[in-house]
Amino acid sequence: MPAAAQPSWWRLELEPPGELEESLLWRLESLGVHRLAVRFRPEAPEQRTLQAWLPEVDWPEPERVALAEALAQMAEPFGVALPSLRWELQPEEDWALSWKRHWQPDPVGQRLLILPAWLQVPAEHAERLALLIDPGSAFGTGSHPTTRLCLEALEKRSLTGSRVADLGCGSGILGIASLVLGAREVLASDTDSLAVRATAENAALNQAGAHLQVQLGSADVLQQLLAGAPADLLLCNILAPVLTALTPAFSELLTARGEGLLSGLLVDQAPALTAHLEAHGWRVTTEAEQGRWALLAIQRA
Ligand SMILES: C[S@@+](CC[C@H](N)C(=O)[O-])C[C@H]1O[C@@H](n2cnc3c(N)ncnc32)[C@H](O)[C@@H]1O
Repeated sequence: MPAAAQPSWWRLELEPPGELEESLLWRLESLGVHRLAVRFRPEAPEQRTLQAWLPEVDWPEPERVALAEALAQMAEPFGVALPSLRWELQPEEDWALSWKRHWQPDPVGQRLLILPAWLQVPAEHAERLALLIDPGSAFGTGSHPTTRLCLEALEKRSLTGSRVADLGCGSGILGIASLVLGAREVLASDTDSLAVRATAENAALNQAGAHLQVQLGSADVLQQLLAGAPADLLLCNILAPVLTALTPAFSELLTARGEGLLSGLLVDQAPALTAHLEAHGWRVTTEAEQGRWALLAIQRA
């Protein structure tokens, strides 16, 4: 009997602009492309190549053209053009290795380490608190500046025993970090079902499933999960227009002395969002900026 033909793979490569990298990973995942990696040399971490592997049989030319169009559309609101996509057909290989080997342990701030789920904590990072994440499963691998801003802000706070609400949880990375840093409980929601699944899976990877509840939906669902006992800390890393729309809900989600950490906004969007939050009774501090991105901290005025 002849041996079955080995399936071939399309390898897609592009050099993502920094502000697009995480969103491209998320968009590719939502289009059904799950084998993703970001490659860079340790000595030049800013020169990055995003790679994706797609089964040839599932991705004929019209599908690949449609995928390129969807990615270009996603780039438009960021005001940056999508860089050219390179497609290369490659024979079957141990693709599990070819995508996984590019993910490396990623230290964040002073105390945290984002660790792809299949790796061990390297000796040089043994003192750090590991967050096990299955990268590519949803937004929140830690490569985006806004996720890092939130993680750095979290590790500066005293979270012991606190209750945390994670609105737009993506991969669940912020809620999981809160638990690792001492929070008692995390309630999370996201409007994307892939994110809900990723958060539950990543929580289980970190043996945190018993302390983290996640459901599909937005602020109203999160409020139900809080069951009449608002959170000490609200985490919300979504784009500025969404933060603006969600502002009226924040007071329902937080205790009177609670604090919110809001990211996902660009530095030049901060003044308008700050004015909007102040008009809703919040005292606002710009806690940190990284490149074009900002993090606001809010408390009741
Ligand atoms: C930028 S990602 C942040 C993910 C993760 N929290 C992090 O910091 O890396 C934003 C997430 O918010 C979700 N989202 C967008 N609009 C939302 C809304 N109105 N309510 C709840 N989640 C929303 C998206 O599906 C996405 O997973």
